[in-house]
Amino acid sequence: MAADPSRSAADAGAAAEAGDDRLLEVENLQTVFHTERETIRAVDGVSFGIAEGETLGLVGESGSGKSVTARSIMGLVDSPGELLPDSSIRFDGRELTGLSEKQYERVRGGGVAMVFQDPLSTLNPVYTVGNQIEEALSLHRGLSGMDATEKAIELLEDVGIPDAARRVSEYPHEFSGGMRQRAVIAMALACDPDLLICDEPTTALDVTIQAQILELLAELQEEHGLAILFITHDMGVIAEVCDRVAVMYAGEVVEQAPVVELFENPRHPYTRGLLRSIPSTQRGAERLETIEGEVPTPNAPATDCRFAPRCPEAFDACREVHPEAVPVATEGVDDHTAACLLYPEDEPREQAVDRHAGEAAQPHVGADDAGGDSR
Ligand SMILES: Nc1ncnc2c1ncn2[C@@H]1O[C@H](COP(=O)(O)OP(=O)(O)OP(=O)(O)O)[C@@H](O)[C@H]1O
Ligand code: NI
Repeated sequence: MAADPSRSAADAGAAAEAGDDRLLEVENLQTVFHTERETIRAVDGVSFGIAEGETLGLVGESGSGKSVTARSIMGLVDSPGELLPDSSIRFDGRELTGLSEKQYERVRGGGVAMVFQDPLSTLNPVYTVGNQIEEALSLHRGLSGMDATEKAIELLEDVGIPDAARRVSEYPHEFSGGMRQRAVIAMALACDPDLLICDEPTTALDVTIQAQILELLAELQEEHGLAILFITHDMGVIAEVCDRVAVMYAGEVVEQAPVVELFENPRHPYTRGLLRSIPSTQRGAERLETIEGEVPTPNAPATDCRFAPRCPEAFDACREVHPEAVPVATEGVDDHTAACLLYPEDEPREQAVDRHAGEAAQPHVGADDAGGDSR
């Protein structure tokens, strides 16, 4: 597909759908939490896809909605949270939204597994590591007795735990942090998943162990053909593990691109800010740049660019028009989009703004909105 920046966002969507080999397809995901005072729009219209065997990185500052996105896919949003009706999550061609808890359990035990930041939140302290893996094997593969134990040992070996035959009967507290996370990964593999969701799996670990776990994930991915959704706020980790990247800000995906393209040609001012804040050994002692300000917690549908208050390139329209994802590809790259009024770059600014505002050119500001709370 040629990269033609004059195409509309809708065309780009249709093109993406044409290559319909996506294992996971998230479309217009909206996950809200009802509190007494307000409705928090934690995930607000997020769309992305992951192909078989692919790693998609989901990156953004704290509070941008990464974990809620992951939990939504896993069917783990409980009240006061809910997915709004337009949301769609298709896995292996099957719509997951609206499944019963029982049906979802089967999805979690089969196709999709998740690894969290803190292995102790997954492991039960009163059972041996082996018991817990065997439990998963019994539930999801119908193995029991010696078969389950043997398989559990094999899985522990697969994830690089030395002396697995002995360690299978140890308790989680007898494992180091890195070994615990390996055990959790073994538990996830017990379900023989096609998609592994990793939510900051290495954030709590020291740098050496972190590198080992990332390496392990890459090996397992190759062996098992796993697709991975990798959540982190660390652009350095993104560079190491991902094929494609989606950048989240305040509940929205603001930029999406293949990883090399994103690093070489970041288009959204927020992505540029994140990239400037990567610690680099070359820059050593230099002060790390951070983006000033905080991620807002959205409580109403967006009528503006949520990043505008922190954006060095914001202009008047950014406070009045909600940006849509538009193609921003460079030559030879056809799946790079950014939701920013600066684009398409080759259009006169007014025309670009109109495009984001929609053909109907609704009055985004003025009398109608005077009473509304747009933030
Ligand atoms: N159970 C809940 N009730 C109310 N609000 C929630 C709930 N869970 C999450 N939120 C809100 O949703 C927003 C997104 O949270 P989320 O945990 O997805 O962020 P994140 O990008 O994963 O951040 P971090 O990098 O800190 O993990 C936050 O404003 C958070 O306060
Ligand atoms: Ni999180």
